[in-house]
Amino acid sequence: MIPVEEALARVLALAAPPRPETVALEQAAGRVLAAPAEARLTQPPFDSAAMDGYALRRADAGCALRVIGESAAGHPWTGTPRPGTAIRIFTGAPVPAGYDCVAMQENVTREGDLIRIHTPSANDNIRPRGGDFALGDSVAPGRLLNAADIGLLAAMNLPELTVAARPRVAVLASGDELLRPGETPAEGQIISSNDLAIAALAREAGAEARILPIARDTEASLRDSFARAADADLIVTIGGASVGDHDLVGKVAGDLGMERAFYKLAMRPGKPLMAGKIGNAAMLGLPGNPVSAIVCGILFMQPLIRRMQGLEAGHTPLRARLARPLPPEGDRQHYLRARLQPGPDLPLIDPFEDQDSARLSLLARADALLVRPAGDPARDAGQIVDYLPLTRAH
Ligand SMILES: Nc1nc2c(c(=O)[nH]1)N[C@H]1C(S)=C(S)[C@@H](COP(=O)(O)OP(=O)(O)OC[C@H]3O[C@@H](n4cnc5c(N)ncnc54)[C@H](O)[C@@H]3O)O[C@H]1N2
Ligand code: MOO
Repeated sequence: MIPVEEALARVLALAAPPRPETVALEQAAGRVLAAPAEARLTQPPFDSAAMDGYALRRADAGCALRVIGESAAGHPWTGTPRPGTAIRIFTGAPVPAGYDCVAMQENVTREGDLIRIHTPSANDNIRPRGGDFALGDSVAPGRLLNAADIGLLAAMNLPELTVAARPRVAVLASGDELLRPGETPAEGQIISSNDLAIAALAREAGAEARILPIARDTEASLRDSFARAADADLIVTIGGASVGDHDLVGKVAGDLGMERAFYKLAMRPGKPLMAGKIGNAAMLGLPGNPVSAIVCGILFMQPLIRRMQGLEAGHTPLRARLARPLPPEGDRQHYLRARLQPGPDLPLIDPFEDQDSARLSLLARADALLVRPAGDPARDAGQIVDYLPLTRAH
């Protein structure tokens, strides 16, 4: 059994470099930029009014000024500037050359064509040309694009971007007991939940996930399923990873030429995790117990998918205080399903009494995984521990 950190390093080493593809800017939110994006213009492209009011020369601010023209957004004034004059101007309009400040209209009285500034302001209310960005400025690759990035890249006049292709993930559940949601289980059968949960986690991390038909517990069925996954960047199997007579995933993957990065790690839940490469695809063999599969999905599969897109990967633990005492830990790093509540300084973390790795209902109620290192001694309530937050849609 290797430690969790070593296992994660080996899993991340399976990531091939990101494959670049071009997408329309409108489709690029949530994607990872794969090449520098360079501004094709300067923003603002001209000195621009920040307020509705009058453009004037600061030196003239004490005098009555004659309004000799108008500059509106999209309709610049093209006349000749003269001392003692002002230009009616609106937010976003070019400030004509020869004028060096904009007085807000609330600070001005106007009679006919004559204005007077009754409340002088220190601010010139002009956004200088290039104040936001300049032609050739660039956004660096490796960035997960959010809504603000999309706005910036649109303003940079970039209708298309080079982003990392979404990793293609094939999710393969196996087990003679498994049916699809909606089917009626006979004696001894259950519904396959893991493949749906794992595909959801994969998509959350940016992958294009495909759920394969459930494989039976035979070598032929598993081989057939692996063949269907041939075009995937990552094959994620679920179940059949342990030591039972029907746990065939490792054997079949081995027969298909899998280069194993490791099998089994000092982690609870998730001990029988397997990782490696089959052909050009990375492979993760997740354990079948539903909580084990999801915890391994969060700790290993999601970071791998992020790394395949060129993102920094891994989890930074946060700190909380124990809400209850805990007994000494065993020889595996333990990820306990827990609830968080507000505390006086740090949040309080309360692990569930029952940590059965088959109980999805508890995982669904948890909002954190409390991380206890292997061999951690008994802990008192109030002691500081590490945890990983579990993401919530809301
Ligand atoms: N003698 C030992 N037995 C077990 C060990 C061990 O070290 N020695 N390890 C235990 C641990 S830890 C885990 S985790 C499980 C992992 O087992 P497998 O990966 O071989 O998974 P299965 O046996 O196929 O299934 C386990 C359990 O999960 C259910 N399952 C499987 N796939 C799905 C699915 N897609 N959706 C919902 N539920 C699923 C399956 O019905 C079983 O109940 O092994 C322990 N045993
Ligand atoms: O470690 Mo297994 O993954 O008990 O559930």
